[in-house]
Amino acid sequence: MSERQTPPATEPILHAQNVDREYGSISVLEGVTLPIRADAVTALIGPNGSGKTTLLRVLAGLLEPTGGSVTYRGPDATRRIGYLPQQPAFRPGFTVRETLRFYGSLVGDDDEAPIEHLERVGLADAADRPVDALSGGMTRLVGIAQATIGDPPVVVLDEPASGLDPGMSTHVFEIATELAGTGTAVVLSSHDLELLERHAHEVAILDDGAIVDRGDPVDVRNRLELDSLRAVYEEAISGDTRTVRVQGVTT
Ligand SMILES: Nc1ncnc2c1ncn2[C@@H]1O[C@H](COP(=O)(O)OP(=O)(O)OP(=O)(O)O)[C@@H](O)[C@H]1O
Repeated sequence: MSERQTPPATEPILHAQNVDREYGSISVLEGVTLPIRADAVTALIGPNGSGKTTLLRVLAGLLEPTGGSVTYRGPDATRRIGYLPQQPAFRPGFTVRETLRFYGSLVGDDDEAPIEHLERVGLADAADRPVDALSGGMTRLVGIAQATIGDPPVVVLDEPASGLDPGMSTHVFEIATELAGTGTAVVLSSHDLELLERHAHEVAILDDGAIVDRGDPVDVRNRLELDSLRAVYEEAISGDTRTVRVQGVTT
């Protein structure tokens, strides 16, 4: 059964309009328009190198677009946007608890708040482990806890389920759904189309730096008369799916 319930349409809390991003002479994003709703999980899907990380970093305000704009229309908050990088890394020499307390202190959280974030990702037992002694999956979970500290109105998660076991992958998507249920806009990327089909309220398909389709995954599926998000993805993506298209190299 579906975990997702489509929330009512609202004004976007974050709006990418006609966004371009170039690295030197190489165009990585071209004319990307993407409204991000509060109360919803918005998922970016697309082949390796299609521009998902670049777009997420632009949405998070970490990378300036070379054209177009990103507008935030959410509440004033100490931390507007939380971000999980694709490869989270923490300063060695500190425990998980100390690390999260540090991030909490930046937004005025008390000492216990970060631990609640750790509990949410199922990692409370690792609170006193050094961050440099965590497994890859555990590090990602600490990264998700870090991204939600200060309860930002927008949370941007770059491949939050990558490297997680099946149970934790599902749990991470449940957390995303829960956050959306409490009014947080969650934008994430993932290659797990089955999990996305269950949890995402909006999906945007990126191909070669452009959004080629977007909408409620059920609507998109129905419109294209296809029976799964995987089939939609395969239909939407152009070119050879066994070759990574490298912008500026492959024509
Ligand atoms: N700093 C940079 N300088 C030059 N090119 C870059 C830079 N960062 C990313 N790119 C290029 O931009 C393109 C898109 O990369 P991006 O990381 O956004 O893709 P992605 O869709 O997130 O890929 P994946 O699914 O593999 O994580 C790639 O061709 C990449 O080589």
